Amino acid sequence: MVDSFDHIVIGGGSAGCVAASRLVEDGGARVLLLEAGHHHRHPLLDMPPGVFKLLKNGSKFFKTHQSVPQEHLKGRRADIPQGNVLGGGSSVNGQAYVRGRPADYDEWHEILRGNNDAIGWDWDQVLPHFKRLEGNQKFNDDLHGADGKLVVSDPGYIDDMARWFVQALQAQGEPFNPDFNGKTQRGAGFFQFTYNKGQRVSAAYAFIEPLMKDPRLTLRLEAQVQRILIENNRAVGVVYTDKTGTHEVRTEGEIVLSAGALMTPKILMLSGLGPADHLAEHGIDVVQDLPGVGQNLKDHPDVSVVARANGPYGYWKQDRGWNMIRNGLEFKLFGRGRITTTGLEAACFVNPTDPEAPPTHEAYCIPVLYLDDETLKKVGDGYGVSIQMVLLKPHSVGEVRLASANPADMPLVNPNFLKDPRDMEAMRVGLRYFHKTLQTRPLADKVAEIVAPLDLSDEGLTEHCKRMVKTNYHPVGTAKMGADGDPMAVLDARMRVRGITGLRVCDMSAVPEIPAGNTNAPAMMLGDRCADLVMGVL
Ligand SMILES: Cc1cc2nc3c(=O)[nH]c(=O)nc-3n(C[C@H](O)[C@H](O)[C@H](O)COP(=O)(O)OP(=O)(O)OC[C@H]3O[C@@H](n4cnc5c(N)ncnc54)[C@H](O)[C@@H]3O)c2cc1C
Repeated sequence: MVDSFDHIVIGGGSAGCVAASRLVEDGGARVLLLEAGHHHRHPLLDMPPGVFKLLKNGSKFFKTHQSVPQEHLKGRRADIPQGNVLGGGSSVNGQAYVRGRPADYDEWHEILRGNNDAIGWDWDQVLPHFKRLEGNQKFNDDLHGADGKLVVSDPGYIDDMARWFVQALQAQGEPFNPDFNGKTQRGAGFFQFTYNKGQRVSAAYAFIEPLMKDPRLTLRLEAQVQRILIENNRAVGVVYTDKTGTHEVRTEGEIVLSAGALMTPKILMLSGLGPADHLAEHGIDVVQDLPGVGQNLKDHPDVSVVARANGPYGYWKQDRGWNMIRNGLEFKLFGRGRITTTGLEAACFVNPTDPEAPPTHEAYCIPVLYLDDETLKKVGDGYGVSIQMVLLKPHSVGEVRLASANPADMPLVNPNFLKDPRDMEAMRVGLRYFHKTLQTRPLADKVAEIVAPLDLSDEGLTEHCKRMVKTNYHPVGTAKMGADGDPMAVLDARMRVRGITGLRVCDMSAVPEIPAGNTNAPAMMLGDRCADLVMGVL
């Protein structure tokens, strides 16, 4: 076994797996990848809908953060599950392949202007990285790659409810969009997914599995990094624990921190890199005062409009009894059917107040009654359809703080959902819009009654949001890249921790602003760029 390493990657998630694999394959480096979670091979992770069973029932493959009480959600704590498995979020997510829109990256570029040796982050600079990773089964053009390891494909099955949803939005005036990663984001259509013939394509499967026997990659699972060792302002190693005890490992190369937007700031702070006053509260010696660590947390809030169906449509009971056996057999024998889809085939990106302006809301069609257990008990389970609506550019900003100096303690996460009144207003606007979708044919013909929200007054919708808003699982921004002169910038534009050599952050903590879309593909793009930066080719 290799016992000295050129580089150490902390966290084998969406970004970390890409970075580690490219450093090995293209850089020829000996890399140690330390992942706190478990092995990624499990039947319920592999099959697209399986993960929802794990999410509902709890599983070792998730580490669930309970936020601090949310002031604007009636003091509720919001559960924020994150992947606790090789592949990170990409091993447990809904697999929708969405990059956001070019303006997201142009916005980053503007924010990052002013660094001396800045690299560009605008769309033209990031697109080649998306394309290099992408193995699209349908598109091969200026905007898509077909040869990458990340297989991206159409849903293997589309439920009728999903088609009716798309048609209802078209009747509401939205264009059909054949590709949300194409020329325009606007419209209704069907997602593409990171799966291949009913088999999840996570960062673990796509990028790490092919290297499992490569002696240059050393993978340690269930290895919990506690802190980074810094000597004379240089990152020189890490301390981690596993079943056998506590270990110290050193490198003369670089350390790439990819523990995700909620854990990366914790590891930075435990290493003495963070807001000096907060570190002092916990008796941690300050190595570098970085007030931005843990700040700037953004996440996409979501909430649903829910209706009961007037017939046996959608996915209710498809995972039980005879249905389950039939679906399982169809998948095993012919490789098709409901098991080849996550169940969220249809989606839309819309701007309810100004259809021609950039979309403000993304929504998924979920062909079941998607409600919390308590409400479901009240209204009674059955066939249904839910439109889960996501605010693409929330204004509310939260933070991640340390609960203590003990690495075993979870950090305190405060997403501050709906703190900014503009977010609450956008939620109300969206809820009214999608309420109408459910009353628009052909969807309207299949709806027996809308069960939530019922009161469309400002007060009624505010109440609905306070009870129901949750994370769409996209926390970002807690160790942001920023321009020289921004006191809250944790990283420079080359993803280097300011004031420290040999240490980069490579995950969704690094982004200065939340993208207007799902975050798995952007995380992988960051991994690809970070590898180029470490190798000195960018
Ligand atoms: C339930 C769910 C559904 C989602 N659905 C979608 C979707 O459909 N489409 C989409 O685009 N995005 C989706 N996302 C979001 C997307 O998957 C994430 O934004 C993305 O995976 C984040 O990548 P990352 O590299 O920043 O962090 P992660 O992938 O979270 O990687 C961080 C890794 O670091 C490890 N780690 C943490 N602490 C330590 C430590 N101390 N030591 C060592 N390792 C550590 C973790 O175990 C994890 O593997 C979803 C996320 C979730 C949770």
